[in-house]
Amino acid sequence: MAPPAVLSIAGSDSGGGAGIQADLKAFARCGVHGMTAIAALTAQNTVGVTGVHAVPPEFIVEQVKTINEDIQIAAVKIGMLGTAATVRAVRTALELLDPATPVVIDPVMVSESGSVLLDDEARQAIVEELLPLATVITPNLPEARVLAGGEGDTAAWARGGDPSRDVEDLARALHALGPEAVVITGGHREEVVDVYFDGVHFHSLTGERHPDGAAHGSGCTHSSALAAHLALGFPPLEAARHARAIASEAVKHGLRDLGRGAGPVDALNIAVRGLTARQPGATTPSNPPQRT
Ligand SMILES: Nc1ncnc2c1ncn2[C@@H]1O[C@H](COP(=O)(O)OP(=O)(O)O)[C@@H](O)[C@H]1O
Ligand SMILES: Cc1ncc(COP(=O)(O)OP(=O)(O)O)c(N)n1
Repeated sequence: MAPPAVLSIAGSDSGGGAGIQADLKAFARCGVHGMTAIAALTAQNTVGVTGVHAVPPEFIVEQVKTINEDIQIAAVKIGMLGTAATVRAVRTALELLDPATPVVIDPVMVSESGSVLLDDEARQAIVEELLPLATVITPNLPEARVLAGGEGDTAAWARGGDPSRDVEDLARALHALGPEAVVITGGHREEVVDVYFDGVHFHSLTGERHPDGAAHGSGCTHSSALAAHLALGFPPLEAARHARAIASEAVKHGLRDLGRGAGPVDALNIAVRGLTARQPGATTPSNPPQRT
């Protein structure tokens, strides 16, 4: 039987650390088939983003429509969108799908290297057009502050939102925008605790911090792993626990020496597989490297 097929609607990171590239690795890690509708192209490496190209809105819809005509989409992850026109195209595309399809939205705003990946109008469009359709949204702490901060607050965005609001207050404000559940991810806090809120109960999803890992792409990995686990039939809270654990492992195994800047996560532990492959006699097609 074919594994569940999960669709990422997101941006491409040419450096392979975040975006669509991280999403496909996370899907493979979770044992689901990954599919993509590319919503934006970035020229990006570990140091920064030098250029962004939007994809024509009608071609975003066409990618999703074509997949949906042939393959059952078991869950959708939405990442970097960039512009309001892209957000509206994604809304149109979602309306083509079975309304029961779980949708995870990672409201990507800024890369780890500090580049802005979402304009003001697009942020407002995400709030109005997409958050009400979400099963789970997965902002990091600065994204949560900005989304909860309301309309047109560019200054707050530049500072990463209002730092005086506590995480539970933010989660309540975001839940009121329409998603079924909110996970505020913890990579930007001293203790890496993801806070889950379903409108009634709060849950702290705890685990080890890996200070010596590499975290570029951790948010993409997390939201994709969450979507994959929804596709596999896990309830949202359990899916969020698995996603936190998988993102954390990916940070731990991160490729911190890959470039000059923030190294990418490694959800597949590729570095270790490569080392195993270089040991004499260790790798043949019938003797694949083992993950440690
Ligand atoms: N240093 C770290 N150690 C362990 N887990 C981490 C670390 N940094 C991030 N994570 C995990 O990765 C996921 C993404 O978190 P975060 O860094 O907040 O997102 P983003 O990449 O969008 O800023 C979360 O589940 C978080 O707990
Ligand atoms: C194309 C693209 N999409 C998303 C990001 C941001 O990735 P994310 O995992 O949310 O955040 P960082 O871990 O990179 O901070 C990106 N850089 N590019």
